[in-house]
Parts: sequence; C-alpha cells; structure tokens
Amino acid sequence: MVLAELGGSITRALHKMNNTTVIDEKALTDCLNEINRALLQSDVRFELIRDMQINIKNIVNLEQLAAGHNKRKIIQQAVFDELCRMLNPGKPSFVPKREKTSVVMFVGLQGSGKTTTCTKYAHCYQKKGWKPALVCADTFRAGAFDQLKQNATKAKIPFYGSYMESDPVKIAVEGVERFKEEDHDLIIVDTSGRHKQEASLFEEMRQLSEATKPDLVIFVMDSSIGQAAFNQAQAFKQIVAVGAVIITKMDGHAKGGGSLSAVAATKSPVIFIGTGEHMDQFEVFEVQPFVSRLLGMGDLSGLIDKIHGVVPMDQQADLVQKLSKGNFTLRIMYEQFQNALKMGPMGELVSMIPGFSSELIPQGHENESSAKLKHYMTMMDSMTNEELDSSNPKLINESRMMRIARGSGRLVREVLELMEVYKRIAKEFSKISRCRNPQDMVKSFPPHLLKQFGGVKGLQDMMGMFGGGR
Ligand SMILES: Nc1nc2c(ncn2[C@@H]2O[C@H](COP(=O)(O)OP(=O)(O)OP(=O)(O)O)[C@@H](O)[C@H]2O)c(=O)[nH]1
Repeated sequence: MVLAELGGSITRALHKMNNTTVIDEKALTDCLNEINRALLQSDVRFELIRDMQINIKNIVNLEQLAAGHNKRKIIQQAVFDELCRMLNPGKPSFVPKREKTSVVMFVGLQGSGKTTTCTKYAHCYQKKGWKPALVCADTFRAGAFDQLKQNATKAKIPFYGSYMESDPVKIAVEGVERFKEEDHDLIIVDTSGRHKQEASLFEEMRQLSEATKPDLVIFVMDSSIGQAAFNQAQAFKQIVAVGAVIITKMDGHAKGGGSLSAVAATKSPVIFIGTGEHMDQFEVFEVQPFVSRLLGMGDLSGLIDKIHGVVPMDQQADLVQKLSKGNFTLRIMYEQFQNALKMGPMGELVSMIPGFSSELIPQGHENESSAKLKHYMTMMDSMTNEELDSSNPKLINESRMMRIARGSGRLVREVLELMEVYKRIAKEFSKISRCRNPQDMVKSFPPHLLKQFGGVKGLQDMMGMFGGGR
C-alpha cells in the first residue's frame, strides 16, 4: 500500500467511526484494527504497530472519559500523535553550522539513490548561501565518479574523486583535507554501496568513518524496500554512527511505511525525502506536517516552502500574508491552483493544500487532476471580482452559479462541485489559522523565508498585523 493510500485508509477508518453513534470499546477496536491492517500493508513493522495500538488504548480510556468529552476527537488526536511519535526518535539530528566546516558522510545500499541525494543535499545548502563540496569515495561501482561529477558540474558544486586510486579511504581523506583547506563549510562524502548488506561494505564504511570523522552520517534508504528497512537500517547503525535518515523515491509507488521502521531502527530522524530524480525534488522532512498530509489534513508550511520556489519574489510576501490571515477567498484558491499547476507533480503538491487529501489526486491520475484544476480555474475566470474576493460562499447563489456555468462553458453541477471544494479548503484554512499560536507558526516557517520577513520578530509583527495566531 503506498503512503497516499495509507493516509486514505486511516482517514476512512476514523471517518467510519465518526458515523457510529456510540463510541464504545468495540468501535475503538474496530477502528484500530482497520488502521493496523493499513499500516501492515504499508510495510510498517509489526512491533511498531502493536506498540501504537497499546499506546492509543492507554490514552483513550473510554471508561474514564466523562460524558461530554469528544471521544472521536480524542481518538483522532491519539492516532495523529502516535504516528508522529513513530516518526520522531526523540532527538534532533546534527545540523551543520556555518562557523565550523562540517563533514557529512552518506551511506546506503547500491541504487538507494545515495549519489543523487548527495548532490541534492549539497544543492539545497548551496541555495542558502553555503559553500558545499562533494567527495566521491565510491571506488566499487564503475561509473560512480562520473555520475557524481556530472551531477556536481550541473549544480556547480566543486567535487573530488579519482579514476586511478582504488582505495576509497585515501580518496576520502584527501578530498576532505583539500576542501577544508579551500574553506568549504560543508563537505559531503559519497560512499559506495553493494547490492546487499555485505561484510566488505560494512568494513569499508567503518574505515571511512574512522578516517574522515564525519559530524553526521546519513543513511539513505529507498522507500520501496518495505519490511527489509528495519534490518537494513539497523545493520548500518551497528557499524557507523548513523545520525539521520533520508528516504528516496517517495514519488514512486513505494510502500513508504518502511521509513517508519528505519527511524525506529536507527533512532535517528528522517531529515529529507527525495521526491524525484531532479535536483529540486527534495523536501525537508518534518514529522507533523508529513502526518497531516498523510491524513489529508494539509501542510501549510510545506506549501509555503514550495511557494518560495515558484512564486515571483515580489508576490511571495503577499501570498504568505493572505495564507496566514486565514481569510480564504476564491481568489486565493485560484492563485493556489495556478501555482500548483506551475509547481509540477500534482499529487505531491495538492496534498499540501489543507482540505485536499492526496486521494483527490491519485497517483497515476495526475493529468486528469491537472485538467480538473484547469476546469475549476476556467469557472473562476467567469466570476466577478465581488465573488472572487468574498469569503462567503452563500453569495454564489443558484442564479450566479448558472451564469458562471454558462460563461465558462461548464455544467452547473461542476460549479457546485467547485464550491464544495472551496468550502472544504476554506474550512481547513480557518481551522489552521485559528489554532496556530505565533510560536507554532514561526516554527513551521522555512528558515530562508523567515529571513525574508526579518526573522522571528518580523514574522510575529506581520502576524500581529493580520491577526494571526488567534
Ligand atoms: N524517482 C526517483 N528516483 C530517484 C530518487 N533518488 C534517486 N533516484 C534514482 O535512483 C537511481 C539510483 O540512484 P543513485 O544515486 O545512482 O544510487 P546510489 O545509491 O548512489 O547507487 P550506488 O552508487 O551504486 O551505490 C538513479 O536512477 C536516480 O536518478 C528519487 O527521489 N526519486
């Protein structure tokens, strides 16, 4: 079961319970069993699921909950918290600091996406003004150096490697020394992989780690490896001090549940996910927004991060202000659809819009989904300014709907559907803007964007102005 489907199944299990009139032990057990089945099918490790069920049952003590408690809400919250807990090892990973050169070593099996991910990681820091450099210590796979060289050249990142030298430790040490002398602040060492966990690979990793003394070892894992994830991650952790995990190929039809197991095995957080072969298809991973997206609750911070990438600089502040204001009009939705279409992979993106579960854009149906968004936008093109700028959906009454349908060449039924989508998204936005306090909002802002607003203070001032964090 792929992650989008997992989110859908869990949400359905919770909704089903919503329709049950009495929430008793049986209803709770049925709901949890359904969630467990979905998690198992997504390759989440059995032990993790069992612990999750026990924890939820402990938290949601139906007998002790006095009448008047909203049991459904408590159960939903417990499921959300437990999924977050599974992904949260309890300690943050090492974060490179500008003042001192950091050495980061990448490990993982062959084909996990290590080399690609090294460059994505370097590129990500480079965009923030860092001076990263790449060292290719993979002498096992013919062509590994060429691949790194090609990627690094494309991203204009200095690299070091050798066609002649067969000792990966020697190359790594020379590369790290060279880049330290050249004042690079982030040195990334790409290591070799093997098709399977082998003693020779682990010995090489151990020697490389001893010789280069990395500040951080990142374990790169292909999201499609399923139940093997736990053992694989644990095997690496036993040899080198894995401090963070990056899950790749989250764009594919992978059973992403293995990522939960990797966190449990390495007791290290997932820090990024790879969502495609291209350099920019790389996202900072944050537990709560990820689980929100999984459960179709939307991820405003991820969306804002994406906005940074595509919306012209002079329009960014405006859009972020509108989002944080929580006054969600059809015009804002129109602009979001417009950006979503520009931003590419629909499933990935639309799932970030609150109220839009990833089920709405099923994998493999991205084209149909883009077409749908375009139809919605055509209908909105036939709206008046008054309609677009109002946040009162009742304004669009039957006769207005008929006019919009006529003007856009679409059916009245489709205008109705558009209004339903709008109402749902607007509801989610208002929930988020109501419940976020300024601290939470600040935390969820990507650092580069925060800087643009003049840091924490600037953002808080702005939010104060717009009534954010009520
Ligand atoms: N779709 C998708 N493909 C990816 C992603 N990350 C890497 N790939 C592809 O996965 C394949 C293997 O990636 P590499 O970077 O060569 O893997 P590696 O782990 O360095 O392999 P070795 O050097 O042999 O150990 C390449 O075709 C990459 O383009 C991702 O996030 N999504």
